[in-house]
Amino acid sequence: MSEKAFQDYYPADLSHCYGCGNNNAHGHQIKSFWDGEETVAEFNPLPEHTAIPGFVYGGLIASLIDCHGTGSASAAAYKAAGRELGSEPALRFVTANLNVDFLAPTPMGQTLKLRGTITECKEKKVVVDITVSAGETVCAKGRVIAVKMPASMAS
Ligand SMILES: CCCCCCCCCCCCCC(=O)SCCNC(=O)CCNC(=O)[C@H](O)C(C)(C)COP(=O)(O)OP(=O)(O)OC[C@H]1O[C@@H](n2cnc3c(N)ncnc32)[C@H](O)[C@@H]1OP(=O)(O)O
Repeated sequence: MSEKAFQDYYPADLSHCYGCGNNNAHGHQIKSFWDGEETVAEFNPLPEHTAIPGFVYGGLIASLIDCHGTGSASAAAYKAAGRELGSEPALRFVTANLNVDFLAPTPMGQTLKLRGTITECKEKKVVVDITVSAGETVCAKGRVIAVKMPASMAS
């Protein structure tokens, strides 16, 4: 994909997140995009993301859902407001609640595909439902309740 990801519009001072920050060299640097009305991201787990040999660590999967969810929430809020992604004032969302169901073992060595649906989009709260698939198998599904970032979290 050649277009800019949602996370590429995050301001530099909010790009340190372990899951999605462009400025975190040790993080996952997840990249999310629109695909019609849904949002998508891909991730290739590394050997250090192993749970049991051959299978992906659940905490990584939760982290991917988390950051694809908050990115999707910001993008949905901009879309609902009819605004360009990244325009000021920034519409910043953080995770209020993260819920994950692990449906099937997630194999190492395959690209994981995340697909998000915007289930609810209000001015202060966005709910995103996400699936994580390896090939044809949906290995996990999750829900992110994202809420406008409180002023206390801004630097
Ligand atoms: C593109 C450019 C954009 C830039 C984006 C950069 C972003 C970078 C992000 C990087 C990624 C970072 C990712 C990370 O890792 S963020 C790090 C992890 N998250 C946090 O640290 C957040 C800590 N928590 C808080 O600050 C507050 O509790 C928040 C802000 C979350 C809520 O505060 P507050 O309680 O005052 O909110 P409200 O009372 O006005 O409620 C508002 C609505 O929310 C609903 N609710 C609230 N809590 C919960 C809950 N636990 N479960 C379910 N729902 C909840 C509530 O019912 C209400 O809904 P409704 O009644 O309206 O339906």
